[in-house]
Amino acid sequence: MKIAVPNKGRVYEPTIDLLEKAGLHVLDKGKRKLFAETSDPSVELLFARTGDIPEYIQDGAAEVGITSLDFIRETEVDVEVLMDLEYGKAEMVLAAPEDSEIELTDDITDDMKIVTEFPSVSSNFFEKKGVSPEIIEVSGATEMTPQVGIADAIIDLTSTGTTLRMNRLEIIEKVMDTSVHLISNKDALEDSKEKIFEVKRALESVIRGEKKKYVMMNAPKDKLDEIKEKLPGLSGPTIMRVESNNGMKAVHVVVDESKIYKLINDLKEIGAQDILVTSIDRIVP
Ligand SMILES: Nc1ncnc2c1ncn2[C@@H]1O[C@H](COP(=O)(O)OP(=O)(O)OP(=O)(O)O)[C@@H](O)[C@H]1O
Ligand SMILES: O=P(O)(O)OC[C@H]1O[C@H](OP(=O)(O)OP(=O)(O)O)[C@H](O)[C@@H]1O
Ligand SMILES: [Mg+2]
Repeated sequence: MKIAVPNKGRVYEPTIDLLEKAGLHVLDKGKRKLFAETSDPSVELLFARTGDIPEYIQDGAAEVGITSLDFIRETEVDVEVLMDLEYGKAEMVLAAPEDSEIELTDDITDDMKIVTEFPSVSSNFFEKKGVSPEIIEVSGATEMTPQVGIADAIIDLTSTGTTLRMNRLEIIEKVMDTSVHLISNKDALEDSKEKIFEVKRALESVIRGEKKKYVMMNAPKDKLDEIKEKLPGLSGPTIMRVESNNGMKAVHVVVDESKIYKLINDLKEIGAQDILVTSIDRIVP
């Protein structure tokens, strides 16, 4: 089975990271290679431009692909979107010069020019708004086009907002949220269902693991109930004997990474000792 993955750009490294963590080690990942083997002899990687991957999957060049939702929507492909991989997060926005008359999407008129790398998503956006400005496609540096007078507004991706600010542009409206997704060819989903779901399960387990921490501590026996009340746990805490200290129990639990900060303080206050927090590579329920 082939998985199409980005060959460069900002989602290349996190994608390779994810595959590695999922146990699909990439063998001989020399630059500028089209294919790479993985530690699973039945899985091969096909490196392609992030924006080309949706079409590769639709046409069956690879059974499974990892690419961003913006390109999946832009190419309007007929593929199965299997899961949100939750990285490469950004917003696609309509933005206009800070000093322009455009304050709302309603201020956009048919005689205006919109520059974007996403003409199809942009047309659909304006169609829903009942307006049809001229859409001009570029392949990068969208944010500078209003300054050179070829755009009244732009539709582009942003995450930190730095590029928009640097070019004195303000967000008028969000067009869509985007992040990297796992997609598959529709026929392949029937023919190689098992294998595709095996890959999906592996990736899912990494994403699940990233949201959790494994916490270990020693707890005085008489504080156990109080401590247990603080611990949600994946399936309740595991309590073990501490050989060297009869008055203590070892408590192990999996908790939400977002709750760690407060939890550690609470546990300490109740009397837990020797608290260890470690990350989790994968969770397979
Ligand atoms: N500012 C951003 N923050 C987060 N994710 C982003 C941002 N800009 C783009 N992305 C995501 O990364 C994807 C690919 O972007 P990127 O520009 O790095 O790759 P590329 O376009 O394939 O490479 P290149 O920059 O060489 O054209 C986009 O489709 C988008 O989903
Ligand atoms: O909100 P910000 O954090 O400033 O990010 C926004 C910028 O990031 C992307 O470009 P990228 O860095 O991928 O460069 P590229 O245009 O060369 O692809 C996007 O096209 C914006 O220009
Ligand atoms: Mg780019």
